[in-house]
Amino acid sequence: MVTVRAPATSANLGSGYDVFGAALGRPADVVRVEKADRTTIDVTGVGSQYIPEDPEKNTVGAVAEALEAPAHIEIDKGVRPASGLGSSAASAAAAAVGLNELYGRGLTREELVPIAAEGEAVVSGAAHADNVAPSIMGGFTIARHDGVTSVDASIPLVTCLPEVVISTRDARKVVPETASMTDVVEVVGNASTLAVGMARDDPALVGRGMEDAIVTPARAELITGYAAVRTAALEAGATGVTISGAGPAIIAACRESDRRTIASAMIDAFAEVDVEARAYQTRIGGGATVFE
Ligand SMILES: Nc1ncnc2c1ncn2[C@@H]1O[C@H](COP(=O)(O)OP(=O)(O)OP(=O)(O)O)[C@@H](O)[C@H]1O
Ligand SMILES: N[C@@H](CCO)C(=O)O
Repeated sequence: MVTVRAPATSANLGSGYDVFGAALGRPADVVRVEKADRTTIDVTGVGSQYIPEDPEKNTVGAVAEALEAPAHIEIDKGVRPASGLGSSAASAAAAAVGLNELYGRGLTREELVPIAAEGEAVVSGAAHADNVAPSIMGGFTIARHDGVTSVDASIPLVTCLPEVVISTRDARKVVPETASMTDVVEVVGNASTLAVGMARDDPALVGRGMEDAIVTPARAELITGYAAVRTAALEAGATGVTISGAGPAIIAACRESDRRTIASAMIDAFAEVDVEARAYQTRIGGGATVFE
């Protein structure tokens, strides 16, 4: 048996739709894999009642299939599903790392990324790798069709998760099909600023680079209170605020000393619009960890 802890992640970071991702210090999924003749799945933990145990419908089933590694897979969910915190990806990432170890497949962490992304295709219809890449490799990641570049940043963060559910599949339906050249030029500038900020571990640059005028405004409409929560976080000292993944979680980059104030401000702003929320005070952290 192999046990793997794989962290929650935040994809997009505003300007890097389907490309940027960051591993979060917390929360995380824990997945145990044991060799078997056919794949079976047990799910416990946060939101487990909403997660299918059918291998055709669970992200880990697609991973076991892609690695030709049938197993009994136990998933202990720490990351709530449909959160914007890479819940489906955390399980897929843990399964990819665990099954690679269990069956001695010898694949590198980077080679496991497209395999874990097959799990994402099961739930959202697209094998986007921007959550599984940081969950497997840790740090800040840039996932392209031809591979992943990663940086060991440790930017302090607050993620605020409201008690509402948005599925990635639905949130992808509102993404505009086209963008103006003005918006594209701006997003290139923002994304480049964010990437340099990660390389320098500079929360001010990362926050500035989170701005996005293409995908985020369309998705913000789906999150009750988004504008007020964003303003509250910025006033409390956040260097940048945007939607985490497909939402509804909202992520703020900041200095460590401001995390507590920002977390309270975000929870209070959601409460003003009658939405309960919880906040994680965290930072960019490491990738999946194996326990024998
Ligand atoms: N192992 C799994 N863990 C979590 N959700 C799963 C899993 N397998 C299948 N699902 C399904 O995937 C959906 C949640 O995935 P979705 O991509 O919508 O949310 P998320 O991973 O939290 O968000 P995001 O990718 O925006 O960060 C739910 O419908 C859930 O039932
Ligand atoms: N890049 C993906 C991440 C969410 O799974 C999206 O925004 O749809």
